[in-house]
Amino acid sequence: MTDSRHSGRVVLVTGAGGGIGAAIAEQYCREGAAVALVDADAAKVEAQAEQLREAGFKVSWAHADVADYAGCAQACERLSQALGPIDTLINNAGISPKHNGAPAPIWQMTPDEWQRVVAINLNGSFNLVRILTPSMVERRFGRIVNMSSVAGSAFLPLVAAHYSATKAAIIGFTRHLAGELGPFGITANALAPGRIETPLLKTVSAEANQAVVDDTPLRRLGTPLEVARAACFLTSSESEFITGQVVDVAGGWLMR
Ligand SMILES: NC(=O)C1=CN([C@@H]2O[C@H](COP(=O)(O)OP(=O)(O)OC[C@H]3O[C@@H](n4cnc5c(N)ncnc54)[C@H](O)[C@@H]3O)[C@@H](O)[C@H]2O)C=CC1
Ligand SMILES: CC(C)c1ccc(C(=O)O)c(O)c1O
Repeated sequence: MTDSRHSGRVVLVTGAGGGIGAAIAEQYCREGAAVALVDADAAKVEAQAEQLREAGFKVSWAHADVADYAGCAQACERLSQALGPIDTLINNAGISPKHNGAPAPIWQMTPDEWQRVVAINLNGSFNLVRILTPSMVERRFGRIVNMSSVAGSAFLPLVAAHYSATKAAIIGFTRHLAGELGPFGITANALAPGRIETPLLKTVSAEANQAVVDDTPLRRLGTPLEVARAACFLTSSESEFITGQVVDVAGGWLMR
């Protein structure tokens, strides 16, 4: 779909080098936005940005780890000089690391493993919000989407406690932002994807995926594009009275 409902907008997407983040970046481009792609993997994000630029879209990219506040602040400064003030933030970057090839049982999880997931999945979202909200507040306009997960409010055996805890925290963080920033014309919502076909799935057996499909009313896994469309909707003028919500993109899997 190509339309212009986001023309004039400047959108920053974290984790935009691949998976869901790359699809979100591309969809905003197709909807007319200028897009800043940020990722910890420089080669991936540069390749993704180049592909979009060659297709004629207005993009800029930066290599930054969302857990690194100073690095993100520098990247945002450079990106907003290139594209204009960032009015839409998609906090998508997140990790679900394995421990000896499987989700870490809580009794074996190391404090460093816990801290790393919190640093990226939770503190990373704080960092970008902290850096970008001063100009949103000043301009009395902003749109924020934070990436939670169905794991933020349901038990998923294929992820570990640090992951679920951070995805639950993202929901509380989002609702707080909605309350605090609403008076300044800024909305904040969260997306809670179910199982989406991205590189993360390579670690999951066909049988485990089939079990999810069997439990999903729409009888399939989701695609990155479906998550991207939900992000674009939640930041568009069609949803301007929606804030503080958590929207599942899960085909009805784990309805709660
Ligand atoms: N794939 C799925 O089934 C689901 C994914 N999610 C969430 O969606 C988001 C995206 O997931 P996927 O696209 O599947 O993952 P992915 O692993 O395919 O892509 C994640 C991207 O984030 C980047 N990244 C990782 N750590 C980073 C950091 N510290 N700073 C900046 N960039 C970093 C990676 O380089 C990669 O390009 C995550 O927050 C994940 O928790 C939520 C529910 C389901
Ligand atoms: C382990 C699989 C790929 C996975 C990872 C994360 C989530 C989530 O955050 O919801 C899933 O639903 C998964 O199936």
